Amino acid sequence: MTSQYDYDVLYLGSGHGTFDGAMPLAQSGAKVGVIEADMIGGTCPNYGCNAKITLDAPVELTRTAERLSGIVEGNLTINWTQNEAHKEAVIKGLPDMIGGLLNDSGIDVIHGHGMFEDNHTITVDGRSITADKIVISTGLRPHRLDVPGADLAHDSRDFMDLTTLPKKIVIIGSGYISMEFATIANAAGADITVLMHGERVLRQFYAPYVDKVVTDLKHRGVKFISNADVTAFEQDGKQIQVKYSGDQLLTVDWVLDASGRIPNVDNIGLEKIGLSYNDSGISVNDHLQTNIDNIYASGDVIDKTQPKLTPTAIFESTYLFKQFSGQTTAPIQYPVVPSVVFTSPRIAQAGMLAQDAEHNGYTVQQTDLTKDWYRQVDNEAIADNTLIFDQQHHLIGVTEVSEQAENVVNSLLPAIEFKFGSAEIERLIHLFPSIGAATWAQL
Ligand SMILES: Cc1cc2nc3c(=O)[nH]c(=O)nc-3n(C[C@H](O)[C@H](O)[C@H](O)COP(=O)(O)OP(=O)(O)OC[C@H]3O[C@@H](n4cnc5c(N)ncnc54)[C@H](O)[C@@H]3O)c2cc1C
Ligand SMILES: NC(=O)c1ccc[n+]([C@@H]2O[C@H](COP(=O)([O-])OP(=O)(O)OC[C@H]3O[C@@H](n4cnc5c(N)ncnc54)[C@H](O)[C@@H]3O)[C@@H](O)[C@H]2O)c1
Repeated sequence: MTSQYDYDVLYLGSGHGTFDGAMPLAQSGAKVGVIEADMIGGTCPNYGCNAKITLDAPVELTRTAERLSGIVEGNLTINWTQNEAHKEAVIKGLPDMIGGLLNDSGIDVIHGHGMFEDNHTITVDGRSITADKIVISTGLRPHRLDVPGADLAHDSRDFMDLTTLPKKIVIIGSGYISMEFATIANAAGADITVLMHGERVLRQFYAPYVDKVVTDLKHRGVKFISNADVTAFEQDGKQIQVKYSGDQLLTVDWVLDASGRIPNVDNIGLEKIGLSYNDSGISVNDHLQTNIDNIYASGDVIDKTQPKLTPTAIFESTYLFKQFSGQTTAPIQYPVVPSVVFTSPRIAQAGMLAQDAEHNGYTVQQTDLTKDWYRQVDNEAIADNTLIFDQQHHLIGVTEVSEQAENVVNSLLPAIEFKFGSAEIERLIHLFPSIGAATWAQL
């Protein structure tokens, strides 16, 4: 690489779109810098996946106890303040840990907001830093409703920092964050109303399975109002009035605006250098290269069809490492990318979606898993899956709603990605009894 610049590769943002690839790149001898305006490690460890799944752990426990009620005696409740404190304890060391790994790899971490000066220069607090190649991995930030009183609403990060759980919460939107946080807050005792933008909850997931989760949440007291067009928020003493759909009014203690997340493409000087982007993010070619030759993008900030998730960001930053270190010149080839919504039960999917299969002449195998003895061990009440096979009986898609849907889908990924036939499947011995054994017996 070159010595004309301060760095061979400079990353803007320090999330998974950066660090999983930046570390091996630095270890391979490249001079690497990482600029971060906020917390090292970005969204996932600090105010995304890791924080959320920690808050969810007691929800799972209470659900299991509920299913085994009569065998497990006593009424389990979630102490929110302790739950939040536990989440803090579990994740608070992550930025230092990731920062330490970056430093140990020989990477310079530069704190501050980065802005492009020219194609090879980023300015941080008046200091110009130059690089041969630059990777933009600035991620997403919460979309905020543009209505009067919008400042009275909060985002997912604020929710995860609540030390006391408000009694009455309204959640705007019905996507991933809305459903996961409705599940957690409802289980911890809050009164939840979901104001839906349209008619559908979790549009990316198979509607019949989503309906099962929504019906269950309704039984637990969560209210869903469809086609609720929020027009304003107003302070009403200690409470907030939410105006929607003309003259409809809701009075609540706390508002979670979960109306989506938007790419961090503004205020970083992209216009100045003529770098192409749109409302969905930065446009890249099949080498993750932008319209400016030496500038690449990675992670959620990319305008892409793949789900904007941590494993995708890891795959992209690792691909860029291989490209920059000369290990590959090939275009990026995404493997099957699974996704899961951590409701209780979960909905997970990978490969061909159940909603797309019927139109394509594939074999669609739908199973009511509540009839499976293994799922009866802890009285699973909602457990279904759809397996999709091609003409050669290779598994090409799976969608499942169940308590262990994420583990089922994880377990089946090799079968989909490597097109396992009966010869490979028969060679596998699974631990018994286990979800893997129960799952693979379905193939
Ligand atoms: C509440 C929530 C829960 C989630 N749960 C899951 C989950 O369970 N599973 C999953 O796979 N995914 C989940 N995600 C998504 C996951 O967090 C993202 O896909 C992942 O973090 C993307 O990584 P990234 O590096 O592209 O972006 P980020 O992690 O967002 O990192 C971008 C970084 O860039 C920094 N930055 C931005 N602009 C600048 C600038 N100008 N100068 C310097 N730094 C800058 C930001 O401060 C940030 O640290 C969740 C997201 C949220 C919000
Ligand atoms: N389990 C996971 O992997 C996980 C969990 C949380 C978040 N995430 C990531 O974070 C991203 C963002 O999650 P999210 O829930 O914010 O987004 P989302 O896209 O899943 O949901 C946004 C919701 O807001 C609604 N909406 C859009 N515009 C609106 C408006 N003007 N008024 C009211 N509602 C409106 C949409 O109809 C939708 O229901 C996800 O796409 C995903 O990439 C992943």
